[in-house]
Amino acid sequence: MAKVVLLPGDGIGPEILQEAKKVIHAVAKASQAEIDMQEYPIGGGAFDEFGAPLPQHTLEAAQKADAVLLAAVGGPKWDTLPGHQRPEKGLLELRKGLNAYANIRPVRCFSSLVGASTLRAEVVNNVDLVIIRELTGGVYFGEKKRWTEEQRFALDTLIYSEEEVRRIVKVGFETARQRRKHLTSVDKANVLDSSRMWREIVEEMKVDYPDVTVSHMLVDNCAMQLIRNPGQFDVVVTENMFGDILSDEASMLTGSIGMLPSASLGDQAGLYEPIHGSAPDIAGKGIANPCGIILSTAMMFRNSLGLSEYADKIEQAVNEILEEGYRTADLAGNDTDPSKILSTSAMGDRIVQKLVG
Ligand SMILES: NC(=O)C1=CN([C@@H]2O[C@H](COP(=O)(O)OP(=O)(O)OC[C@H]3O[C@@H](n4cnc5c(N)ncnc54)[C@H](O)[C@@H]3O)[C@@H](O)[C@H]2O)C=CC1
Ligand SMILES: CC(C)CC(=O)C(=O)O
Ligand SMILES: [Mg+2]
Repeated sequence: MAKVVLLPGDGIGPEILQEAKKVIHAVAKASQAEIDMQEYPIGGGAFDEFGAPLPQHTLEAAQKADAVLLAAVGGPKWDTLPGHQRPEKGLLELRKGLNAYANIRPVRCFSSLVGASTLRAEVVNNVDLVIIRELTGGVYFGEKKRWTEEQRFALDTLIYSEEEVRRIVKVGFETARQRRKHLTSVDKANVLDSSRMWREIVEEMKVDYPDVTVSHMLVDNCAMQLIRNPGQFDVVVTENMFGDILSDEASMLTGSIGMLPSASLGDQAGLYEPIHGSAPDIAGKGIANPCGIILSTAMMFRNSLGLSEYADKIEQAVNEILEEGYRTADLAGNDTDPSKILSTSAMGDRIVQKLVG
């Protein structure tokens, strides 16, 4: 029996998780796999109910699971809480608690969505890259401090150990080896010491991967190159905050941030989440795009549950629904047939019908 822990979280989280559950039920039925799904609290709602954004029982259940599927956390209601009580802190603690250091964010533009991007079709056509983001170190986890002398001061620390860099760069090389064999390591080595160490380590490791070509790129240039010529990228490996920012940017190559899935892997249960947040501006309206979490569910079946065949089928079902012209509001344009603009649940239902049909 596979154990899957579901974490709905805040904002649009519960709405999109509902659609992922439909997909899991459909796969369980079709494959006859026994999948035990249990929901636990995380984020702002968990803080309201249990006084902590990551209650102990949620962390323990996640650590015992085969896979964890998280929707999103956060929202304006909790924005004035001190840092250690904020919903986002619960997510950071979960990633750390699972040692989920390798965040894999595939960025693929479905051919039917080429026209949905804000960029010209010839720029986004055939975009197929992967961002490998270090997820449990860097400035999100370094020492923090606030103090006041004559004015206010705030400190965040960006620290990486050699071991943390080596293990994520290894994931970058191994991933590139299975793809088009080009690795772009993104840093800010013209300014940051942590980036200079990162670059040294990539240079040392590349001798073990003679089949992979490596280039180094400064993060500001990378932000520009992603828009100028995204086709040049195969695998991008980078530190935590750079990967966070670049992946939101890269999502627009695919039409919407609502399309991008992720897998966070380490030595425990895999953690699967769409790359977007809790989208408070559209929460409760039933219009959120569930494709990011559904494609994350596909990654879960492939990486943690040994059901690759069904991962392929889920991705195929999403592709076919988009090919048929169905869109959630974030993907719709002037040329979209209004009768094909679907709610969150109608999009989930269409994908499931395609999957089982
Ligand atoms: N993994 C997580 O749980 C994350 C949580 N957050 C939290 O989410 C909250 C909102 O943050 P924002 O900066 O607004 O980022 P966001 O990703 O939630 O939303 C940015 C924009 O994208 C749209 N959007 C996001 N997901 C969508 C979807 N599935 N379908 C259609 N449109 C979608 C939103 O409506 C919004 O206009 C904050 O509290 C933030 O800390 C932010 C990023 C990641
Ligand atoms: C802690 C999260 C809110 C950071 C984030 O934006 C992400 O992981 O995409
Ligand atoms: Mg982010």
